[in-house]
Amino acid sequence: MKIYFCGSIRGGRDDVHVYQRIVHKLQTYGSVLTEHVANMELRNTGEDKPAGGDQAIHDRDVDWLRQSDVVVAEVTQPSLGVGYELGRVVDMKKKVLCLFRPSSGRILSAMIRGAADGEHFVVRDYNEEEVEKVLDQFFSSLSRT
Ligand SMILES: O=c1[nH]c(=O)n([C@H]2C[C@H](O)[C@@H](COP(=O)(O)O)O2)cc1CO
Repeated sequence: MKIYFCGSIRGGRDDVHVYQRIVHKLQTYGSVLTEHVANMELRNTGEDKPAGGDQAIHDRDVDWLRQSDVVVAEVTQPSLGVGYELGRVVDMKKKVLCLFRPSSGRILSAMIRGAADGEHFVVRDYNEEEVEKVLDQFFSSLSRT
């Protein structure tokens, strides 16, 4: 299974330790195309001068989104890039899980929470300690569909 993980980069790296935990768990289900998002060394400037610059990042990521079987996004730290990825993927009609931590004190954008449709697009409030359990529940629900 190919999994696309979305998490904030230029939007801020405060939650990178949570992304690490999520990607580590996701790797037990399949290959994570975007494991660099959870790299502790990746700072909020983004990937280090890839050939082709930002356009290459964008085109590669949209291509990976198309290839992916499922998308998991940590949406607590607001990120334009993550919002864009989610908007693109809604049109691809893939299964999406958005994870949000209310303990952050933030209120999730209506454009993400309001996109939940009970079928393709799932939004789940969670605490960091239960993240592995929440992912297990989501992936076992996938195998039943
Ligand atoms: O260097 C990058 N590499 C990359 O893959 N992305 C993608 C993956 C992330 O899920 C998302 C983060 O967007 P942003 O940088 O606007 O927070 O965009 C974003 C950047 C920098 O914007």
